[in-house]
Amino acid sequence: MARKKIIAGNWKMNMTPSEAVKLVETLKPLVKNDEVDVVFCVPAIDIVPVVEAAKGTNIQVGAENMYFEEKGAYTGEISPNMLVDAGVKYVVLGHSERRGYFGETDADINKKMHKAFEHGLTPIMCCGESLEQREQGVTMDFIRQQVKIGFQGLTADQAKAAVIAYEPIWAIGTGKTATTEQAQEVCSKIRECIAEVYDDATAAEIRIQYGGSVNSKTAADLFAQADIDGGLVGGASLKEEFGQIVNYK
Ligand SMILES: O=C(CO)COP(=O)(O)O
Repeated sequence: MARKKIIAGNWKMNMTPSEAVKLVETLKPLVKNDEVDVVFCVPAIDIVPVVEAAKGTNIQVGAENMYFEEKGAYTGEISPNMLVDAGVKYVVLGHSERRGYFGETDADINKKMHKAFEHGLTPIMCCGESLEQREQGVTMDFIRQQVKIGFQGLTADQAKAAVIAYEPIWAIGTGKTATTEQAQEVCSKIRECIAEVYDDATAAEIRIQYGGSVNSKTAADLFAQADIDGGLVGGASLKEEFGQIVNYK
């Protein structure tokens, strides 16, 4: 069975609630494409207005992060059940910016993966190497570790439903997209890693995105690769260009 592509915008820390509603209104007619899953991952404060603005469209809403507890004295955090109650379907976990600036570890991300599934959210788990790691030739050692720890204890059925985003850190926000060959190579090895941890059937079902300076010019080639099932798009998801990316064919 062919995997359905999933094209998600990661707005990062952009868009006030009123700007967010305007952006959804602008993009609504442009991102129509029932052949792919279209997801807008938005700042927590934008979730409620974006869910409302996206009603009746094909746009699904995601969060950019969450905590691994349901409630309690965790000032400033957002819980999985809060996301679900607000209408969220997806949650980005372990983005390199969260790992790098906010000290998230593979173990934290693993706890969040479990919590996401417990609450019926689909995690989009990010992984990816730094330029230094690529130059040292340790890209796959590093990513395999991120994937293995991130997925520890998840069942094959959960793994099948998860999404992995391969985002080389050196390609994020730099305008330097990985070549289609580089992106395909790592995505295929991530799939092999899932096959080792689980089995071939799980590896064949899990969706793996590429992220890092994806734009309307690079999307078609990237998404045509055998192991690339869509993209996680930063900067270009804040513009009308996102419509062209969603309709990349
Ligand atoms: O980090 C990213 C998506 O999560 C990629 O960001 P850019 O598309 O802006 O490079």
